[in-house]
Amino acid sequence: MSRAFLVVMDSLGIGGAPDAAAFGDEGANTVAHIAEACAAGRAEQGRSGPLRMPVLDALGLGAALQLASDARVPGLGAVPTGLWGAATEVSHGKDTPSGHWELAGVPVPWDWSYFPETVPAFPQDLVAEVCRLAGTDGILGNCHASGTEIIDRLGAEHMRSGWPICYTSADSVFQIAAHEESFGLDRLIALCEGLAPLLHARRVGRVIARPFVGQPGSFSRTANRRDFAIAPPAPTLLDWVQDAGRPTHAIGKIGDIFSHRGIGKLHKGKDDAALFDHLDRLADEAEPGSLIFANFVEFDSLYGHRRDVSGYARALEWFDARAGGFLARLRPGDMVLFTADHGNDPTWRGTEHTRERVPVLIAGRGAGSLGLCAFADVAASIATHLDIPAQGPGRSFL
Ligand SMILES: O=P(O)(O)O[C@H]1O[C@H](CO)[C@@H](O)[C@H]1O
Ligand SMILES: [Mn+2]
Ligand SMILES: [Mn+2]
Repeated sequence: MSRAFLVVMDSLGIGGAPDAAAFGDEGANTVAHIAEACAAGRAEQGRSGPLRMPVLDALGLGAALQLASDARVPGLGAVPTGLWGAATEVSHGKDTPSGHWELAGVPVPWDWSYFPETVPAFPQDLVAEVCRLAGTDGILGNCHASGTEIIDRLGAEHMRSGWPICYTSADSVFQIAAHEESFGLDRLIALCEGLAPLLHARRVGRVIARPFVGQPGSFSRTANRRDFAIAPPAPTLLDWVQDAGRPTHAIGKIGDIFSHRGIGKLHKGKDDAALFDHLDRLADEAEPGSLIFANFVEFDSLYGHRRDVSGYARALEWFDARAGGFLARLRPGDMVLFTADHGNDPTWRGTEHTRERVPVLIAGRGAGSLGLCAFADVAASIATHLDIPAQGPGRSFL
């Protein structure tokens, strides 16, 4: 029985979203701008020269980029040997859950709530509830911020006062940073879990625990981040597969993103390298007929939000090399689909995601162009490959 591997390279946009201007992102293009910076010698930290991604480019990355946004960049543009296309999102958010749910066949039918870019950003009753659950007399932050910047700025005060650092972003999120030792990791997780129902009822998509360690001047975030997300509004690809009696495997953040719905086995790891080890192992071990759904978050969290072009390019070249090893492990009948959930152009202003189209690159189903497609078509196509019923608006391109 066929197996399907759905691999999300978090934030690997290829520009060209028709509604980019509505997000202030007209012209943003994650892959094209990284490749251009590499070719111009502006991404030389820990790597050098034009962007090298021969494996994904052979599947159709350069071709998809050109289709999505008319961008031609040095180093990409081989004649594709895979099935390739560019997908457009219809959900109103450019966040991770919206992107993943829609790839899994369920566009988001509601508008998320966002917090205003004022200080304070949070309503008084929410602050009071945080204080009640945390047992503190106040909170720190109460604003929009970058997660690394705010712990540098407020971490010492947090350790002195014991007050949690609460912040948000352009996403529909309520994030709490706290020191793993002085505040306590379990206490932080319990606080976020306790707040989640109130925030979900207000259509805030996620409450996120952002634990950190270290001393003033050298704080660093740990891998113990936890996301408490609203459940998807309808059964997703993961549920369709399970309902058909088939196994599902989730690698990395997929469990949290889907609020643990439709997740058979969950495989987590301390970094993307550990997650890729799981992917390789599952190429060897996953059951016939199963779905393996992976998210590689570091493109986004370590390099996109941090506007680190060299780092993003390094991560892409590392991933591409590992993709070659992974593809060599597959069995006849396996299908692999590489895609992304939104953009995060590291050359763009600010520190947030960018509204972009994403590549759809498929190995194991022959060669050819599937043209411009919808995010939800990914789920419909995987259902076709697995020979199970699909739901929702997606149309299979197989
Ligand atoms: O700056 P940090 O804390 O990494 O925040 C980023 O991570 C959040 C969740 O993915 C997003 O809302 C984005 O702002
Ligand atoms: Mn994402
Ligand atoms: Mn992100």
